[in-house]
Amino acid sequence: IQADLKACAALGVYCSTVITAVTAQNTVGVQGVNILPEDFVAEQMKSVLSDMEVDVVKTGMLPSVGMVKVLLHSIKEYPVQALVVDPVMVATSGDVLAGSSVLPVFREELLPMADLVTPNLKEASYLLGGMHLESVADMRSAAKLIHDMGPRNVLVKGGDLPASMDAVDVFFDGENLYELGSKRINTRNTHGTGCTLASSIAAELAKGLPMLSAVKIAKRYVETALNYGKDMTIGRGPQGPFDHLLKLNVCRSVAPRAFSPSDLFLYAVTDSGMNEQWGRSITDAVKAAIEGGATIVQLREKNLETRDFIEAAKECVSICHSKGVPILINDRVDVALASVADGVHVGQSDMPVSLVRSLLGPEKIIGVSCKTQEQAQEAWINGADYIGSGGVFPTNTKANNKTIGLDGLKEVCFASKLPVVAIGGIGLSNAHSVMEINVPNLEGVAVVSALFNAECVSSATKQLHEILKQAVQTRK
Ligand SMILES: Cc1ncc(COP(=O)(O)OP(=O)(O)O)c(N)n1
Ligand SMILES: Cc1nc(C(=O)O)sc1CCOP(=O)(O)O
Ligand SMILES: [Mg+2]
Repeated sequence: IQADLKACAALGVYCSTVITAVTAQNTVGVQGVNILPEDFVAEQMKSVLSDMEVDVVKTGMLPSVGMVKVLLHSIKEYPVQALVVDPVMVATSGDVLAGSSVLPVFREELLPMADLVTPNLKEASYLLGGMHLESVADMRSAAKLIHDMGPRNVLVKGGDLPASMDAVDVFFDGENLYELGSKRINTRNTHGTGCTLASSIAAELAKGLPMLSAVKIAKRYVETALNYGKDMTIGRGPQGPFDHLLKLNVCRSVAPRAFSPSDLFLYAVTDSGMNEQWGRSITDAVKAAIEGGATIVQLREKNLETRDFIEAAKECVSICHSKGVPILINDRVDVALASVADGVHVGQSDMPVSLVRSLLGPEKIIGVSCKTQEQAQEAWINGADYIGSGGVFPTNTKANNKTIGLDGLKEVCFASKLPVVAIGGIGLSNAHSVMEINVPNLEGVAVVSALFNAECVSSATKQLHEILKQAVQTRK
């Protein structure tokens, strides 16, 4: 049930459960099964089906004839668009979850109602009176024989087929047989794979997909999740769980770095043109800025090819993380995801902050450029962590940039509770005057040419750091 809920959540559909039995189980096996009273299961069915407009029902453990009858009665009273039957009889651990007494009602009453039935090899054999299934050819015959029992579609899962490099499932829709292959993933973390596959198919059907497409997408999801969590170690038994919510994790660093406003104190923003002119690589430039005291780094690489940008970003992420310095990517959410950077800085004509947030998740750092009070008010509502505000002074680094001056900067700061970093034309000669405006949420300055158009990046950064430190001390 927990796998069902997670699979549906991962695939973006709402799932409600009806519990037929409570089990005591872990990665070792099933230690106990406590079957719920049939009338209480009927009550749960009614609660869910009478209230929600249920599109698809997927069944799991149906441990008694009475329980199957309750299910059939309920879906006759409250018809749904599709019924997916996962004939859970034997757990992957080998534990029997539904005895042979349920077989007749499965064959005669449940399967004829099903739009899809998804037996594994043991279950297919069980349904077929102990038929030996040892090859894909056997599975093809089994799919046809089970189809004769009445379900509209059959998926015989070949994951337990011995000695094969791939995992072939056989799908039969009454007319055509399909062999659906996927890579066999070598992992102990397969607990709940059958439930997950059936729920994922149900989820895709609920979205309106045709059966074969739903099966293919669900298989791909399971394969991706198995692969993603193949090396996890949870539990001491032979069969661990897998990671349904992989999508939430792909952009996550091992230990996400919490954003602190003080990170904005000395914000180094790279420029490939400048570094090229001085004959240094992006990585050397970033190393030097950190050595000089940069408290956050942004890779603003407008001219790099995407592949080169990702490669450079990965190296810089590893440099910054080894020094405990957060690193953001300018404009490119894709590059931030691919390089597992700490976040992204976007401007008013880049991807909207709310969309960036939905793509990056709650833990990443998002900065947004604001020149006006209105933009500053929106930044917080849309989920930004900080504001970059400028150009405080004229700059040659960004063409046609509007200068808002120190007064414009103050207005932006006052309009938002978010921390603000000033940008645009700031360097050793005027950084003090910026910090002197003495607004509590102005946390620091962001600079490009003052660092990267200098011969020695680390000493330029050190000097700017010193000036900022003095400015903050006089502020106190
Ligand atoms: C810290 C910081 N503030 C402002 C900007 C400017 O971002 P944007 O307006 O998107 O312009 P480009 O940098 O993309 O040219 C920034 N990059 N960093
Ligand atoms: C990237 C950028 N954004 C700005 C804005 O006003 O939003 S000004 C700017 C360029 C900043 O470079 P330098 O420190 O060399 O002036
Ligand atoms: Mg931008």
